[in-house]
Amino acid sequence: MTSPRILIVDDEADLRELLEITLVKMGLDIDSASDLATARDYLKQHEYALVLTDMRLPDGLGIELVQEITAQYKNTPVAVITAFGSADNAVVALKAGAFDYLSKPVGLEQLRVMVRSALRISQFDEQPSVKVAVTPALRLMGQSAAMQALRAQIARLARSMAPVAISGESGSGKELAARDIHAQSGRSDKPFVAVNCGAIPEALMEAEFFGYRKGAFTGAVDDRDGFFQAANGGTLLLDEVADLPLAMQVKLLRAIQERRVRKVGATVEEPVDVRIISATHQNLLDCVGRGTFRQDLYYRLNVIELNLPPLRERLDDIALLAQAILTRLDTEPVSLAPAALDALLDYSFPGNVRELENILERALAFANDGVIEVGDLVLKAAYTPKTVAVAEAEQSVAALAESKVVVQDAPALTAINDIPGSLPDHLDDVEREIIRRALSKTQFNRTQAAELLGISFRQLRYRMQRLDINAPE
Ligand SMILES: Nc1ncnc2c1ncn2[C@@H]1O[C@H](COP(=O)(O)OP(=O)(O)OP(=O)(O)O)[C@@H](O)[C@H]1O
Repeated sequence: MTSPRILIVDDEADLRELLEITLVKMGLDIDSASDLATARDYLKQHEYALVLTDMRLPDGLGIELVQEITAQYKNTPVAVITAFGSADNAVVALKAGAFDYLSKPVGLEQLRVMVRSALRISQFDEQPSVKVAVTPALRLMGQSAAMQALRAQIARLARSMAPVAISGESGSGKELAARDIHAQSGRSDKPFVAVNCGAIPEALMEAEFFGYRKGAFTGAVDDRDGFFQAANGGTLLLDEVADLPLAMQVKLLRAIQERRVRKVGATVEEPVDVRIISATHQNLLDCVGRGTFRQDLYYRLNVIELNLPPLRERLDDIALLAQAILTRLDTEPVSLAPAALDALLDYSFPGNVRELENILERALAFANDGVIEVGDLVLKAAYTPKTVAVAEAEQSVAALAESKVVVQDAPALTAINDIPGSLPDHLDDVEREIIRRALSKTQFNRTQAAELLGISFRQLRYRMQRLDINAPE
C-alpha cells in the first residue's frame, strides 16, 4: 500500500524542510516545490492527498494555485500558509476554495491536525459507501430547485474547514443543514456539538465553552471540558450566535483565530481542532450595525454563507415533507386528504418545517380512518394568506366553544379585562387550567379526565404533552 502523497509549495527553504520532516515522520510521501511553476508540473504528474502552499511565491500568489486546484483537481484538498496577523488572507483563501489554513509561525501540532483532516477527506472519496451509511437519516429533504441547490452547496462545503454561517427563519432547517455538513465531511466520525448560545447564562459562558480546572471557582470540584474540547476533531454549531454577549464574542474570536483555548483557571492553552458553523434567524449584519455583534467576529464566521429558504417559498416540498413526517410519527399508514394538502399549500408556515411537524402531529391525534382532513389541521388563521372562509369559521367556533367551557368551569379565567397580548398563549393557559382541573378531579386518571372533557384519550395525551402537563411525582 502506498503512503498518501503531499505537495508542499514554499520558497522559504527552512520552513519547507521543517514541514517535510514533520510530515515524513507521519509516514507520508512528500514532494516540495519552491514556486508555482514547479507545483503545476508536480500536479500534472501525481494525485495528492493534500497541497499545502504559501501565499507569496516568487512567480505569483498561492491563491492562484488554490483557484486552479479547486477548478481542476476537485478531489485534492488545498491549504494555505498565511503570514502572521493576516487573517484577511485566510478568509480570502477559504472563500476561494481552500479547505483550511495555517498561520505563521506554523505550529507543528496544528500542522499534524490539519494534515489528518485532509487525509480524512481524501479517504472519504475512496469510500463512498461510508457516506451513504452515515447520512440518510440526517438529510434535508425536499425536491424543489432551492433544496437541490442547497444540497449541492452542502456537499461542496463539507469538504472544507471554512466557517459557514447559516441563516434562515426559525424552524427552516438550519441545525439540520449543519448536521448534514458534518455528516458529509471527513469529520463525521467525530462529535457534532450544537450549542444554543442564547440559552447559556452569561456568567457560565466561558466555563461552558472552554471548560474549567478543578478549584477555578466554587463548585468546580473536577476538571471539566467545554464545548470546544467536546467537539474536538468534529464540528461545533453555534446556534443563535447573535445572542452571544460582546465579552464572550471577543473570547470566541480569539479561540477561532488561534485554534487554542484556555480552560477557566488553567495557565496553559490547549490546541483544538474544531470546525465552526454558526446559525441565526437574525440578520447578523444588522446586529453589527447596531453594535451588538462584533464586526471582526462577523467577518470570521461569515466566510461562507448558506441560506435556508422559508417553506412557503418551496411549496413543491410540502407534500413530500408531510408524507415523510407522517411516516416518522405514526406506525400505521396515514395520508393527507387532497383538500388538506391544498390547505397546507395555501398556508404561509411562519414556523417553517418545525411548524409543519407540529401541525401534522396534532392532526394525527384528530384524524379518523388514517386520513387527515382539513379540519384536523387547525392552521393559524392569521397567517393563512388565502384563508378558506370555512376553515376560519371552524376555528372561530372551536375557540368560542373552548371559551364557553371556561365560562362554566373556570370563573377565575373568564375575567378578561384586557385583550390578551397573544391569543394563542392565552388560549393555551385556559386549556391548561381546564385540563389540570379535570385531572385533579379524577385523581389523574387520564381516561376518566378525557371522558369528562369529551375528548379521546389520545387527544388528551397529545394536549398534555403540548401544554407540558405532567403527572404529579
Ligand atoms: N428539509 C427538511 N427535511 C426534513 N426535515 C426538516 C427539514 N428542514 C427542517 N426539518 C425538521 O424541522 C425541524 C426544525 O429544523 P431545525 O431545528 O434544523 O431548524 P432551525 O432553523 O435550526 O430552527 P431554529 O431557528 O428554531 O433553531 C427539525 O425537526 C428538522 O428535522
